[in-house]
Amino acid sequence: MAQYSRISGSVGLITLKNPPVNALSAAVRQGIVDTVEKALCDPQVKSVVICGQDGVFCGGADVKEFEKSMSGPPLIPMIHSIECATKPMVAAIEGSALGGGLELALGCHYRIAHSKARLGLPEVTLGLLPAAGGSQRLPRLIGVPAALDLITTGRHVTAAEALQLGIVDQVTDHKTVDAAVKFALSVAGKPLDARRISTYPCPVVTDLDALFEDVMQKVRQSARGAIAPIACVQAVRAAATLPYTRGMEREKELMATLFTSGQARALQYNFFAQRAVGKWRMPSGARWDTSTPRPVHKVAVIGLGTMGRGIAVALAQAGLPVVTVEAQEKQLMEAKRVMSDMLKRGAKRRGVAPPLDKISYSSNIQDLADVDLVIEAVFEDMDLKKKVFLQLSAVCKPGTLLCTNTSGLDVDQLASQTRNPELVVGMHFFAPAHVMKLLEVVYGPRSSPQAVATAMQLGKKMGKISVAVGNCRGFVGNRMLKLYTEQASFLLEEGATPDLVDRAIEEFGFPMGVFRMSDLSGLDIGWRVRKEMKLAVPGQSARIREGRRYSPLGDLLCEQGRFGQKTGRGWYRYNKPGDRVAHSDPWLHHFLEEYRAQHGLVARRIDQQEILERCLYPMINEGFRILQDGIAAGPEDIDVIYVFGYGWPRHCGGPMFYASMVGLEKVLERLEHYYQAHPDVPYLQPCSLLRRLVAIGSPPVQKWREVIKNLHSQL
Ligand SMILES: CC/C=C\CC(=O)SCCNC(=O)CCNC(=O)[C@H](O)C(C)(C)COP(=O)(O)OP(=O)(O)OC[C@H]1O[C@@H](n2cnc3c(N)ncnc32)[C@H](O)[C@@H]1OP(=O)(O)O
Repeated sequence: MAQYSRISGSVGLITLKNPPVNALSAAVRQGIVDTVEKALCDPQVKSVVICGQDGVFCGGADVKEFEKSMSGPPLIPMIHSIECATKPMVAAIEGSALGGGLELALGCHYRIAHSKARLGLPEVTLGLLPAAGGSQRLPRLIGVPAALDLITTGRHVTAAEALQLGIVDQVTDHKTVDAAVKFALSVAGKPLDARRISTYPCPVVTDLDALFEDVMQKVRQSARGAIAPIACVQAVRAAATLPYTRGMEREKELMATLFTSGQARALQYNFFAQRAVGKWRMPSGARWDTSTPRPVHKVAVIGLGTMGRGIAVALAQAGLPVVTVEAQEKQLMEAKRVMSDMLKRGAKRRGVAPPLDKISYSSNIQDLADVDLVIEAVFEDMDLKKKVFLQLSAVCKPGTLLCTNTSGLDVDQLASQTRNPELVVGMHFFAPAHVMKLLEVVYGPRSSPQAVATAMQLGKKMGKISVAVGNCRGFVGNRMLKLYTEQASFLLEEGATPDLVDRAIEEFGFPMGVFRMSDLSGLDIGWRVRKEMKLAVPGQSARIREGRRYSPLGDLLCEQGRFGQKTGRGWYRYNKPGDRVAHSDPWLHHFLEEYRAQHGLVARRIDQQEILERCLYPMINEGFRILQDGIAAGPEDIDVIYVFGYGWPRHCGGPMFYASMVGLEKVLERLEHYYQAHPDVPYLQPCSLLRRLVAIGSPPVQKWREVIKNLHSQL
């Protein structure tokens, strides 16, 4: 809806009303058409201000409407009629002007923004392009290079940057609507021809071909198979080379292809999935909206290795006072130096002062007596962590929340060391912790809803996308990842090479293949865990362990000191230890040949399709088991974890969405096929939830929660 009123005698005020973000639903578009007509017909009105209610201008097109058939007035003619209006139209931008919201503002003759407003054309992140004239007007207004940057990345700019770029005409710290009305009064009656952006010639670019070739190359590289960024470049090229009306035709043509694409569906699903995970629920019935977080004024991090440092920096950057504790004096001093540098670099990037004074450093655990929440980030060793939890339980004031940063250890075992197990949760950060967006908040059987709510809220404050998950080995992310890496090793045994497997994975859209990733994180980490579990036994190369297929390849490499990048050798060869450029290693190929010969394995040709199915489908199958076990509340949780923590290509939605796109029947059939071929790999056996979904006709991913709920209620 849009509301119309007249203020200051001669200014028509149009207010968009569609909480929470005033998205341009059919009703809002109709409201705009009607109120603009009213304002233009009102002889008392000399100029018009368009604003949004409740401090938000407009969050763009209503994404929920994209799945339905189009109704209501279309955006393009609506914006065109605003631009053609004979009275000055002024956009009063507070909060956000995004996508169609900014396109609406670009149709206005003037734009006044509040200093805290954010503007952008984020359509590319939804698999689309700014197709309500944005791709044609923005380059005409701010030039081709700046428009390319904004449109291909979808990044939001601050009001200050928008002013500098020329997107807005004025920035105010005061009431935006008042400033816009004052401005509207000052421009009433002035000629408007020079204010209609669609009539501007596109600013000339010297060597246009070179610019577009360069941008296209960069976009192709970073897009990793996503089609929208490429269409965005093509649309801006049309703005730079064609008259406005022909450019609009090209924009429409490109949008038509994107709009119905699977990638757009995946990205839009992911947009809503990110929001859905904030509405967490536990199997006990506890939920985000019925659980009140405890206040957290002061936080502690114990253990200043790589993870602890990143966590403490992220906390300080979120404005929280942090006490850090590291028992080893030398490590403490080194951490202080490194963390100060991290804070300075981050502050420089963000143009703020480094929050150095937020962090205090200590080697004495007694200094944690008055904190509200502790994040333990010591070495990933259960006995050590248990000892720390025992100490924390004695030192911290009653009611302190005790969190463990672990990538998969049993949170409940740690809780059992404390007086208040209900105040213990896992907070699984991803390295580097001050950069990576994902946080798994792990609740054990005794964690209270309040503890979960507090950790989720803290994650949000730190700018993380937090997902609440149940307690099991590896939680969600690493539990699934284990099967992916194991299958990749099996493929090597059967005839593949690390290069072949990684190429297939990277072409699928992961930033890094499984073996390159393993070299980066260090092969020794998994080796230590397997040794602890008595799975890896030095000198042994048996391929069946604990009654199932096992690949000792990783262990054998570790026995040779090949830990990956840090030792200059791993699945690949590096020019020197610490180098990042992976080279195919003839030694490794020879080693694989010898290994196969020793075990009587005959190498066969393995194609890309099989690599993807073998690596991804077992993960997906485990995802179904995770849903069935109630470890994740819905497929959205798994997909968000994989997109933000493991590099799953966002334009493929996440593993569970991908499965629904491929077709559950096909996933089931391939798993059955691979299980038959490898009966010694029990996890290839299709999960009963997958079978159930196929049996009821493979409902869309948005309906799976209902099926799972019914399944649980039957148990
Ligand atoms: C011809 C095509 C023309 C134009 C194409 C487009 O315009 S595509 C849409 C482009 N716009 C965007 O991508 C903006 C998306 N929204 C956001 O980035 C944020 O929501 C925003 C506006 C910055 C506000 O952030 P905040 O953190 O305050 O709120 P939150 O993200 O949690 O959103 C609140 C609820 O609003 C829903 N929502 C947000 N934007 C839209 C939208 N464009 N369409 C529909 N719904 C939207 C969001 O899902 C939340 O819903 P809830 O049920 O409360 O979870």
